Amino acid sequence: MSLKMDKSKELFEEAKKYLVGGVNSPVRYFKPYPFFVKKAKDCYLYDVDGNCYIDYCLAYGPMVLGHANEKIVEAVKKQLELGSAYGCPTEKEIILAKEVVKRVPCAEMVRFVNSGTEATMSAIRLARGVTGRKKIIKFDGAYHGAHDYVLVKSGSGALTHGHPNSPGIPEETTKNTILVPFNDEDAVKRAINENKDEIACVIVEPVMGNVGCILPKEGYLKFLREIAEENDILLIFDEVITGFRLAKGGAQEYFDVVPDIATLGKILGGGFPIGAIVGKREIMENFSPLGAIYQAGTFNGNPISITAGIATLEQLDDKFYKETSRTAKILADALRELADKYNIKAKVYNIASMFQIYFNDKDVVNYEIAKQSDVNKFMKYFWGLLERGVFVPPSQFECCFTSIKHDDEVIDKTINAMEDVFRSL
Ligand SMILES: Cc1ncc(COP(=O)(O)O)c(CN[C@@H](CN)CCC(=O)O)c1O
Repeated sequence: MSLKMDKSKELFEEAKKYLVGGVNSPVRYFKPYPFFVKKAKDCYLYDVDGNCYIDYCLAYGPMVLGHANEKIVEAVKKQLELGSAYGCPTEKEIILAKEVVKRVPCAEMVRFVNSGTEATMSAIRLARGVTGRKKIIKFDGAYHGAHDYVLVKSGSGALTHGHPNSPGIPEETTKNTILVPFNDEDAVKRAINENKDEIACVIVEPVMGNVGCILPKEGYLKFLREIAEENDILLIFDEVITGFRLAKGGAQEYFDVVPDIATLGKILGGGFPIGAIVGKREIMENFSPLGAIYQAGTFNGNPISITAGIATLEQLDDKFYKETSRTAKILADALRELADKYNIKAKVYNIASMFQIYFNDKDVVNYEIAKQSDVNKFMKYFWGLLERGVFVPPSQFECCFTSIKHDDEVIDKTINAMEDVFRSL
């Protein structure tokens, strides 16, 4: 079976003349060429060759209400007629900030920015400024955006395309970034003891969504909370993926562990560019203009992203969480059953609306083990699904997501496609 992709191929050839790799983000690039999207609606993407795909990538996470959600479209259309960027504060920023504070346990104050990258970059600067310490601890394979502090052994596209340690970043910057394996308590204890009183923060994806889907071991996040507390180290939860996804209050609600600072993005913008740093008042008030730690941005808190964010959060009700978790679990269970039925070595992980399969026979608890997965088999699985009208992120080191629009009929179709693919793996 092969897909008709002539128009995408043509566009890709043209795109490569002007855009590096024909794309504007490396995760969208896959060989021989990606499909180009014409439009999207609910849980479907439609490409320029007329193919329709059930979408489990959801633009790498934001589109949990489905594409072109009516309420978001309506609200943004109205706002557009009132202007899109003022360079002045608006009431809507207060409204969304209050909604975030209401939901996110560590959030007493908010600073809106335009991406998860900006959020984690600013959060780390905040932690360094507040503590007067330089070093940070990050986990092997974690991806916190494309900035210098964290592009060290990072996941997502950096890992997929073979450059987890990006060139172009001075050693003077990365020498302050201490790497430890996820789910390993002794490694964190050693790192802290060897860098006594020099560590500003530990930054962690509570669920690692950039090396697939790696869950924290029982008690691990609580351990991080306690050891950070004991050593006057700030704990940062990077919830750009998990925020508003695992629960209304994200991972910190789901696991009942409250960090000092959290970073948010993706879902919060309802399909528009956004990021946020949230945390306790006495920490956040160190940001300019009250404090000396500079953080700024032309489109910070812009009326369009904020309007979309308000329209999004008000739709994330109990039914949303119940339904998106239910469908993701059905898919994860189906993948496990198919791996058994067709005798394929695989491990499947799922939490709330997140899931991923690893073609691996070991329990995937960290980056080292994730990297041992059969990525060629994964890409066979990817293409097999795509040819059957199902789009999962084109990398073993990304995560799949369900939206409220993935109903039982869509799930059944997906499972049929999965079974067809497993027959040929
Ligand atoms: C946990 C976490 N923290 C920070 C970021 C960076 O967010 P952005 O700058 O892409 O908005 C991300 C971004 N995720 C990737 C895909 N897993 C974005 C996709 C892309 O780079 O195009 C993230 O997952």
